[in-house]
Amino acid sequence: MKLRLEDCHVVRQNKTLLKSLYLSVRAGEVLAIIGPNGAGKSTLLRVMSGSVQPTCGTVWLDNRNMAEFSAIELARHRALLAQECITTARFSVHDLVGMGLTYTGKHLLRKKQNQIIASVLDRVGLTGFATRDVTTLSGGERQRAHLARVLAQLEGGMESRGAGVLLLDEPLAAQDLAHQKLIMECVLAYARQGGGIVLVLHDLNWAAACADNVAVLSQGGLHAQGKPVEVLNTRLLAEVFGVQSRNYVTHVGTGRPFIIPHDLMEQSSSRI
Ligand SMILES: Nc1ncnc2c1ncn2[C@@H]1O[C@H](COP(=O)(O)OP(=O)(O)OP(=O)(O)O)[C@@H](O)[C@H]1O
Repeated sequence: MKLRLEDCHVVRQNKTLLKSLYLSVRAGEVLAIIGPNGAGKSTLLRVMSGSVQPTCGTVWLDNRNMAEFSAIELARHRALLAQECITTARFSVHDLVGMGLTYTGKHLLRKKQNQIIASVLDRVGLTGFATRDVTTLSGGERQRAHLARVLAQLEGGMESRGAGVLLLDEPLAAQDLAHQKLIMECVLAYARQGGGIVLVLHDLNWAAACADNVAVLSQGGLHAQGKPVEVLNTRLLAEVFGVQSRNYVTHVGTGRPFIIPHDLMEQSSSRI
């Protein structure tokens, strides 16, 4: 599995949202996309998913132009979790997750469907939620129910073609620490199965801790890309996020950077 963007541009209403992007993710790789609000991260994720066509340029999936994939082929190869999943219809959690399986157009036996649904609910920490009405879930629970739907979709596709591409837009935003960890474990497990992972993350420390590669977007362009230790440094925080601070990036024993606002902590300590 290899997903590759070649010179992709997106223009909407005379505004350039993405410019000249070259980027790739391969089987087993976790790619984190970071950058300021409005940098184009969600737009990029949608382009990588094939749900938005670039104005010019090509997205290649396994050396095939993604624009040529039918909706069902796309559903079998990749799954996208949007930033906000609004659910107004009163589905049960079981039925919502089951929708992921129907997208792939595969006819699985009911027993197999139920096994997959139970397995993905367990993976996202929603064991025991199958009969709950989705509209009654908390924000974090609802987001995880949609993540389970997306995982079920890929699981359905895996029956015939192996692991695909998992694209998640801010999957940790609504989650407490334990569920952030659970989701990242889930993501890393899928990468170990040979899936390609693309995550839009605002928390730079999760990107630093778990990504193999980080792509930094700024004003629609690729500012930098590389391993977390190569990319996440004080200069980047200043140039891309406008955060001027000498000592924000430290290195922990694993060789991965860690970002901590020392100056704010010092200010807070001095108030006590
Ligand atoms: N259809 C559109 N027409 C015009 N501008 C758009 C359109 N879609 C998105 N934009 C703009 O493009 C920019 C990039 O949007 P995008 O949602 O990709 O940013 P983002 O990096 O994901 O931001 P955030 O971190 O706030 O979620 C934003 O300034 C947004 O307002």
